[in-house]
Amino acid sequence: MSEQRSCVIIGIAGASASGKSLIAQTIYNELMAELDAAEIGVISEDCYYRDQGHLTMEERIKTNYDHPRALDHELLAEQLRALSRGEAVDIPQYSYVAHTRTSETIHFLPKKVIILEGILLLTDPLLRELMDASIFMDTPLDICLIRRLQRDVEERGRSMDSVLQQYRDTVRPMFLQFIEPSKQHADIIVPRGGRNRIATDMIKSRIRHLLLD
Ligand SMILES: Nc1ncnc2c1ncn2[C@@H]1O[C@H](COP(=O)(O)OP(=O)(O)O)[C@@H](O)[C@H]1O
Ligand SMILES: O=c1ccn([C@@H]2O[C@H](COP(=O)(O)O)[C@@H](O)[C@H]2O)c(=O)[nH]1
Repeated sequence: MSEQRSCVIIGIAGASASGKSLIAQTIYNELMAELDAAEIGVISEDCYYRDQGHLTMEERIKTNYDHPRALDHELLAEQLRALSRGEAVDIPQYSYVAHTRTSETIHFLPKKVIILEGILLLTDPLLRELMDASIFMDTPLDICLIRRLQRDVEERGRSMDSVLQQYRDTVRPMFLQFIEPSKQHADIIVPRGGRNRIATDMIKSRIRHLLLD
């Protein structure tokens, strides 16, 4: 039997650079205008990459970041349950440059609406159980690769060669093995990426409806 929930949790999954953060941020910004700003928040699955402080940089670079074992989904599920019970949590912070957690955490207060976004969220039954609605961003992989290449070089301190090698070695194979099949668990499949206006409005309507339940 599932626990009683005091907040609405929406899960957004899909390939890396498929537009998960963009749509999550858009929904957040637009609903913030209706709800109190303190009543809605976004949590990224990336915060739950495992700490790799005990590994050398050479070893960290070899980690497969697109396999479910790279993420501490147990901690994520535990923190979501705590938030649902009305308790605050300390969310770990992750550095894509150092490939490990930072020493900081973010103190996150309970909200009425939590938008959760991340590549592997729908692969995990523990997490699916906690979601009130699930979304899969179905952006073509070639578009995702172009966007990831640009973003990782500009924002995540990466070289073009390292992004392309990682894409061939792990990102694409893990997408095909884990992420793409997890689409079957989504309630809504969003084509074309983070600027799909009709999909964004539908998700907002669903959230409003869930808030009235
Ligand atoms: N529909 C779109 N058109 C143009 N650029 C986009 C679109 N969706 C996302 N982007 C850009 O692509 C990059 C990856 O998007 P992001 O939302 O961060 O993906 P994800 O969170 O799925 O990894 C970002 O730089 C973002 O601004
Ligand atoms: O140290 C790291 C941690 C993660 N990654 C890559 O990040 C993406 C997931 O983040 P998105 O924001 O959804 O793109 C995943 O594909 C990992 O490969 C990394 O490169 N290094």
